[in-house]
Amino acid sequence: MDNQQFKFVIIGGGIAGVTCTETLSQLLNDISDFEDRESILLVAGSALVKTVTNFKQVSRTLEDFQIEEKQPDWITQTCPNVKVARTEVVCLDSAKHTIYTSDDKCYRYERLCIATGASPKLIAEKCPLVLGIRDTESVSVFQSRLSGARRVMVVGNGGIASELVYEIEHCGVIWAIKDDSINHVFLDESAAAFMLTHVHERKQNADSATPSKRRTYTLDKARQAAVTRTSGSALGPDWHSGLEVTGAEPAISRNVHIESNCEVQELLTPEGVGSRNIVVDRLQGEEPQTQWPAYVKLTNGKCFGCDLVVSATGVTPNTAPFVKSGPFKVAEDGGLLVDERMRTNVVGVYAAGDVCTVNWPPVKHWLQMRLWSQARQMGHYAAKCMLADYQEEAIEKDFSLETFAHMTNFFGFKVVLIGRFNAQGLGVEEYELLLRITPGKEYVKVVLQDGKMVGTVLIGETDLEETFENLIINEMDLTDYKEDLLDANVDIADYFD
Ligand SMILES: Cc1cc2nc3c(=O)[nH]c(=O)nc-3n(C[C@H](O)[C@H](O)[C@H](O)COP(=O)(O)OP(=O)(O)OC[C@H]3O[C@@H](n4cnc5c(N)ncnc54)[C@H](O)[C@@H]3O)c2cc1C
Ligand SMILES: NC(=O)C1=CN([C@@H]2O[C@H](COP(=O)(O)OP(=O)(O)OC[C@H]3O[C@@H](n4cnc5c(N)ncnc54)[C@H](OP(=O)(O)O)[C@@H]3O)[C@@H](O)[C@H]2O)C=CC1
Repeated sequence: MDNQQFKFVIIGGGIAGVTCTETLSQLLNDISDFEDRESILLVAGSALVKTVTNFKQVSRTLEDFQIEEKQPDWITQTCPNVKVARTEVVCLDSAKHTIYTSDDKCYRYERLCIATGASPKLIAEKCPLVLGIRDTESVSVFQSRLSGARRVMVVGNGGIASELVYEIEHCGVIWAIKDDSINHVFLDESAAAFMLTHVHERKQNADSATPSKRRTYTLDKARQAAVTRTSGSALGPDWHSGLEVTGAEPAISRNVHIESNCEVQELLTPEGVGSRNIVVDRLQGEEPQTQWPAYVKLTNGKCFGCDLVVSATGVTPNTAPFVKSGPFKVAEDGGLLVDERMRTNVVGVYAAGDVCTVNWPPVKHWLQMRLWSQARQMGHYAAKCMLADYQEEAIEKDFSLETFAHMTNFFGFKVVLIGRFNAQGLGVEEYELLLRITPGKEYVKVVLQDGKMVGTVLIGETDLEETFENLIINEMDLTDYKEDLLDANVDIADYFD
């Protein structure tokens, strides 16, 4: 068995792993007396790797970039001090500082960064009618199954479910959510109420929409068929743009039915429904005798038929090869716990992106969410930490990890979330909310704690993100300005200039 040695090994060809690799490569190049520059190995289990292009800092914390998928060897061209192993890590011997791969090779490392991402956490594993969405392959399967479907059940109330429900056309959609209101992961009840009518509206034509500042995702369709052993890297922003997300009912433009406060109790076959005399609920206009390949019994007592179920119910970090062979501390959500220098509890092993869970003292304006931007920021910071530890130097935490900032799009609206946008971690007595809502146009929410802004939700073209971001970061006392803060007649940017 080969036993090559590298100073730095990074596992994972997603945005966290690739950013970590590129940053390390750059940092080593910048050190004129570094004796062994050719000492970075990227182990990429997927056929394609992700890279960030056209990166722009929109404001102090909001970023704008595009994502491209490339062949792993591309990185050796742009970063000549990097070697790439296109294989999957199956085991780690932390005592020997060695990883073992599926092609019977092993590699020794001095510092290792695990950036293996996460996989969909499905409501039912191994059920062919239940699909998850993560990578290009899973999207292809979903598209082809949807093309023959009359009705799909979408389960989950976060990012993927919200995007899918808005995108699916020519197919009935039943959206089963655990909560009172839609998109609970990102929006509170008032913001969800603002969005609700737009769930049922016809999707805006992407071509006619205002050009958006948000980051975009470029999918090389010619490479979609690439075969991978491990699941590929997670899709990213605008993954659905340009993709056909249409079912088999041309007569239906949009038909979304929401079932709230429920979970899936049981998945049933037509035979199961018949033999147990289960009463099947019908949607308006549905023929009494309609037969479905699957039936879903919900905890609210209702039972609906559908052609397929999309389980958009969150992710589980990909830690299996490591936790089975090393004494890793793992968080409740399954992520590898990392300290403020992105170190796991195992000597010489770091983690970044979706695979890790931060174990930091609370940061006033920041919280972890498994997002593209945080995967990039953590990959970048992990590289700096690995090198700083190697050189026994101190390092400051990245500014980007001090203030949460997310720019996305839901139900046709630009959505900007900054700081503790939903007062996360604050007791009900501890904060005050200011709201300005113009139905169909904009929704502005400010979270104040002790007179200072600690978070904001901005929906629509509000143009307030930069000003509010500054007010959050600068921790300005706004007690005397509260009345004017959301007054549409006050030019707030000018006010605080
Ligand atoms: C459908 C969808 C839409 C999304 N939309 C958005 C959005 O709009 N905005 C946003 O901010 N975020 C979005 N996200 C989340 C975002 O894509 C992820 O948070 C981010 O991509 C995580 O990056 P990562 O590098 O940590 O993990 P991943 O992208 O999952 O990459 C992990 C890599 O590790 C490899 N790997 C795994 N195990 C091994 C192994 N044993 N050996 C070798 N390699 C291995 C995998 O093949 C993969 O290439 C979306 C996610 C999905 C699924
Ligand atoms: N525009 C964006 O920013 C997007 C971001 N993403 C990211 O991609 C990742 C995957 O997305 P997604 O799968 O939507 O994950 P999310 O974490 O966004 O949402 C998962 C949702 O499923 C719910 N849920 C969990 N288990 C069950 C269950 N057994 N039955 C019913 N509901 C359940 C969760 O509720 P609870 O929270 O109560 O557990 C939550 O509402 C996330 O990290 C997400 O942030 C994805 C798409 C778009």
